[in-house]
Amino acid sequence: MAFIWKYIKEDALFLLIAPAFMLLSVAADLLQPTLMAQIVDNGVANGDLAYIKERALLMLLTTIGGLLAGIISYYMAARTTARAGQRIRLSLFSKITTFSHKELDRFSVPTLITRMTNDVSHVQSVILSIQNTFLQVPFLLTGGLFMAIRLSRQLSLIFCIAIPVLIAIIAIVLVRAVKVFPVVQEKLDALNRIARESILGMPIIKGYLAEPLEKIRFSKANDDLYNWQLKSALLMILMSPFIMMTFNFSSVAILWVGGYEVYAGQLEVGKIMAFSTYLSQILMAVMISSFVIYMFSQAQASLKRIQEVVDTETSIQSPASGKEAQGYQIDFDHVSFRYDEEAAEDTLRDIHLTIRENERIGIVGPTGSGKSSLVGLMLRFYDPQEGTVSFGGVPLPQLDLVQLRQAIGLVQQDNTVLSGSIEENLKIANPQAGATDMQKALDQAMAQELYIHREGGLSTAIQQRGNDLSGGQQQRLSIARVLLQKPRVLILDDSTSALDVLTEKRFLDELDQHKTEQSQIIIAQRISTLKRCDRIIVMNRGRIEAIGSHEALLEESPTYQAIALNQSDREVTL
Ligand SMILES: Nc1ncnc2c1ncn2[C@@H]1O[C@H](COP(=O)(O)OP(=O)(O)OP(=O)(O)O)[C@@H](O)[C@H]1O
Repeated sequence: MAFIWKYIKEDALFLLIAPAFMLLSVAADLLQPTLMAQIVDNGVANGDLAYIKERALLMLLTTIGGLLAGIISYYMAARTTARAGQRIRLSLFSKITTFSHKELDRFSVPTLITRMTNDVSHVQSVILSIQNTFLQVPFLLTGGLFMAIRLSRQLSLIFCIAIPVLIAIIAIVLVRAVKVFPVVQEKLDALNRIARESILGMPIIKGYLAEPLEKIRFSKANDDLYNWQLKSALLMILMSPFIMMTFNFSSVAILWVGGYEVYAGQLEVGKIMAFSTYLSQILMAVMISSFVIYMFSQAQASLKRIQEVVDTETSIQSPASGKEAQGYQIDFDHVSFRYDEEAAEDTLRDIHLTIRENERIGIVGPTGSGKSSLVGLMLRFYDPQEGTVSFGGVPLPQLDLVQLRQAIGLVQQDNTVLSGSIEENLKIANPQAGATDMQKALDQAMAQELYIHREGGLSTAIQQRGNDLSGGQQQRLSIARVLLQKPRVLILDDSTSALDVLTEKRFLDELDQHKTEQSQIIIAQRISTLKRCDRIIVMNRGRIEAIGSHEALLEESPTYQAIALNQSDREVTL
């Protein structure tokens, strides 16, 4: 509750107004049976038409008053609930933006999305029903019991049995429900994960005619979710008939005992009618509370999942007062790294390396050999378990993260193009960039066609994930973006692979012009690209197998020889 309070305390005034009006609405409801009993017992029994009219008018006015109070109360509650949802989602999103790759790996994207949407909805339902209905319960219960006891003490003894029976039913169901709800949310995460993978990978799935297999994978997760949702719904479904049964038995008991009392002349018929209405109001209050408690245990699971994200501190923190980097040389001092602390093998093993300022370094190696992981450590996406990575002579944990990430520009393998315009995509790297800067960056990245001959120019819209651009266009747009950042160290992680050889050559010629003021690290498989590097690092199974120039490696490194040999018959002399 303390956690929810954080998100609703700003609406404290509305939190007071909503129950106040709800109290008025409940009072109107509670008055109705007594007015009705008075009409029957005093008005109808004595044939007093004026009395009946006066009471009926009072009933009408209390009904209208109750209705208006109810509407105001519901509006206030809905407003507070919507605001709470808005704040929780923002707080989750803000926290996620601080996460390092480690936390993103740990939670994974689908569960973060479920937590931001479905789990927040569960919490909102509870906030709404607490204000709207749950707070009615004490008023309805105490008010109903008070009015009922006033009508007949003897009949009220029925509540001594009915209420404990109802509480027992609700307790049994809730104990079970608390175990089921977290599993339902996990199953929903799993389904989201598969749906996301399948939809994003649809071109590949279609290409391999794998739709039936994907359908089976999706159906399995879908069935699993269905089974658990059914289990959770069954609990509620089972609870309702038992509550109704208790209600019906109580009604019969009232009519039976009440009938004897009327027969003995100790009770009027109108009072029995009123008592029955109070009984339904009291039992309704118990039912409402059971429903809200049921929802609460569901929301409890969601709340835990939300709180887990909000309370997670990122493992990569910028120091409070970071040291100033002296230049932009990068040093790896006997660095070993693994993604999973428990993993048997290191992803990178004993990396000892210096990348001097203005060097152009090529990195090559078999797939999965650790090339991307190596550059990921330079940007401090992760901290290594052993050894130190330094930038400008400062170990990365002592360096301001903003300074580090402004100084290093990375274009990754999977180009991240966002929906919006070309301009919006470019400005992510440099919000101050003008049209001329952007055009120049696009020209340098050989991506002129993205704005020239296009009606919208730089404002041309791009679809979600750059779906209306070819792979090569996406790569060049990503390269143009990083060029706008004007980084001291430019890292291209296999990001020229979708360019044709000629375009790549022209792009590398462009890069040559910055060689005096920028280090360039190029992960590539093409020998024609690697040849143009001052030194080439050959990675194999997480280790640096060899470092040297193209010519030296052709002499010394069997892995490099194999890569070169494999390409020699396809290589164009450029
Ligand atoms: N986020 C991650 N969590 C866990 N393991 C990872 C993660 N990223 C990469 N790995 C693993 O680390 C190893 C090295 O991966 P990395 O991407 O660095 O290789 P690479 O040489 O760049 O491969 P490729 O040429 O295919 O891109 C692989 O076994 C990979 O499965």
